[in-house]
Amino acid sequence: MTVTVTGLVRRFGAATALDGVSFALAEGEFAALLGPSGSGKSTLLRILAGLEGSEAGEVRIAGRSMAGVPARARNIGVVFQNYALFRHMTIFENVAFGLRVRPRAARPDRAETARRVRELLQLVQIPELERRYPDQVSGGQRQRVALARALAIEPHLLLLDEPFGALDALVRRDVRRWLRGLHDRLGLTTLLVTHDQEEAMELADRVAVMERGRVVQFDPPAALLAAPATPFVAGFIGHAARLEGEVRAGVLRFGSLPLPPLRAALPDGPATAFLRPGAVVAEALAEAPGGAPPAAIELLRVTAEGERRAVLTLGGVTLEARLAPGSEARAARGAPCRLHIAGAQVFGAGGGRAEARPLRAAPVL
Ligand SMILES: Nc1ncnc2c1ncn2[C@@H]1O[C@H](COP(=O)(O)OP(=O)(O)OP(=O)(O)O)[C@@H](O)[C@H]1O
Repeated sequence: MTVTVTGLVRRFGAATALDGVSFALAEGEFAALLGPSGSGKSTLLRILAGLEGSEAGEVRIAGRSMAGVPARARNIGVVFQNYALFRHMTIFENVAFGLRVRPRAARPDRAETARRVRELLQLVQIPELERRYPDQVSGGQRQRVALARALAIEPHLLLLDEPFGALDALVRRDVRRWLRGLHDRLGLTTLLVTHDQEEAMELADRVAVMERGRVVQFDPPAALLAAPATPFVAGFIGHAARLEGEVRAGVLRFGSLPLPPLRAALPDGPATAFLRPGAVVAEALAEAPGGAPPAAIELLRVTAEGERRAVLTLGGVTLEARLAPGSEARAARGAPCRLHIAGAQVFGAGGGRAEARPLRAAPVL
């Protein structure tokens, strides 16, 4: 089901929650909304679901304007974090509720309801839990019940607001893979709000980045990393460190910071560089090469993938670096190191963007 949003504006008193949001979802797409707290993600979802109105702009679903169409007539499956299950109802009754709220003409009879509920519980892989109550099942299972309830109306569009918020990391990974599979199997169009970048990048075909009530970039995850449209996106996505520098004759230098210069095709002037953790390499040295050490490892941390990373502070900015193979044995707290940069996203004062590269072919580290 296609979704087209044009110029959506929503104000709460003096605060502008949505400031002219426009974007379109293609049929069958899985998209994520990512943005800082208060950027308008939930408000946008609630307007799409028909739970809230807007001051200006238009929402079209499958080509049809949603102006004046109430929530229950939109045929949208909704799972919001605060849409808790009914605690006094069994899992079966919770899912059946999804069918009972359908418009009268589309409401199945008792036998058909029972058949559909069991089919949905099979679909979300918890058929054995139908007689239990919500607080007798795990958090992951509760999310599956909430999804089954949302899917009961046979929606083509699924709106999810932080649906995995309450789950621990491992269960979360499991449930989200399963959800992506379900989306593909049922041919749904899905829009997911999340705080978790990794989740958005793993699940979504495209990610819409929101900043202060606007969608500032809507691209596939790889494109967000490779070509962020604005400094905000560059800083927000991928945990990049932001450093100020100066471009002269196509070369970016970081003043007195112990970082190598980079080639950057930007006009002369101040520039802001964004360095991702994977793009900086720390080569631990046996001893500082004469005088003060160029940089020193503050601490070492191990990523979820088991990779050791060096953490340093340069000019008040915390930077994370991979360790150069061969120097790993020397890497320790306080060890001096030389820094290499594989590449960086750089924005010039005039708004231009360039991908900066090492001046010399860097040693392959
Ligand atoms: N009912 C409301 N009354 C007043 N202000 C509201 C209301 N709902 C949202 N806002 C404001 O609108 C802005 C956007 O809120 P929204 O909940 O959409 O952001 P969000 O991106 O979903 O945030 P979070 O990630 O924290 O959930 C915020 O400044 C918020 O304070």
